Amino acid sequence: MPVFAANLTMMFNEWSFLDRFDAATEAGFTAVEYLFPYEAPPEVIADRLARNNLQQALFNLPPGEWAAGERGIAALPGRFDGLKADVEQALDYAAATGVKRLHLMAGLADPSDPEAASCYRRSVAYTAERLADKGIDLLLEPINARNMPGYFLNDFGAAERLITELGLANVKLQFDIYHRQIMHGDVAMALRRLLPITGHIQIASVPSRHEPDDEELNYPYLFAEIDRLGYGGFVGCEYTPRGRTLDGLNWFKPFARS
Ligand SMILES: O=C(O)C(=O)[C@H](O)CO
Ligand SMILES: [Mg+2]
Repeated sequence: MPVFAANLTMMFNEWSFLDRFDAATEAGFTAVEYLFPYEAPPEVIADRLARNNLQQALFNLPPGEWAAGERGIAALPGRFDGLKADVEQALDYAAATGVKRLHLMAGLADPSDPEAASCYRRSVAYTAERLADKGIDLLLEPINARNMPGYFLNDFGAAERLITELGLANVKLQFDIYHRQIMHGDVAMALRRLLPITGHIQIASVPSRHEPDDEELNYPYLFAEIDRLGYGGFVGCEYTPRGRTLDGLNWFKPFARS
């Protein structure tokens, strides 16, 4: 049975960020993920996790100036010193939360630009090495161009090639099924092929990015396939509820902690 992580950036928005940990637990989740923890002190987040007996499945390393439109800095020339500081900040939060995987966003850059490609490779290799010291996986996530125009890592093949070429045991794919379907389709076959290099899975309906219970993907089939393949990681629920979060959790009832 997949272990689902509530994405607290997108779900449970009826509560303040810190209260979302309690609300997700009440709803039966045993794990959480979110984009960024950095506005709350690490010990405060650690306390919310501990008091709810929740596992921290994933969060992102700092993404640069998000409010100014940045979506990561790993592929941006001249930002390597900033990236090094970001890695240390993320590691402080990792130590407090016990998270075992972090997502590094690439940034907005032309994937065919050799300078961007070389910056990205250097950033990924450096970050992977720092995280390996702490037993943490580094995740790379291809993101579709409709949601994030101009994003550097916009192709599953490019992610697979880099992961394979680097050959670093802790660099893995963040397989967001929503992005996969929009970018390439062929979800089940891709899961079968890429599972050995996959460190985290995320889900949402396509095309609306709502609950995984409608629209063009057959999630009950995909959940069974993920189990059949022996996936032992988390499945992040990275979707915007159609209405109130709790009203949209019927799909989750068979998997909820009682
Ligand atoms: O956008 C997504 O799908 C993600 O998982 C990210 O973490 C991007 O911020
Ligand atoms: Mg995602």
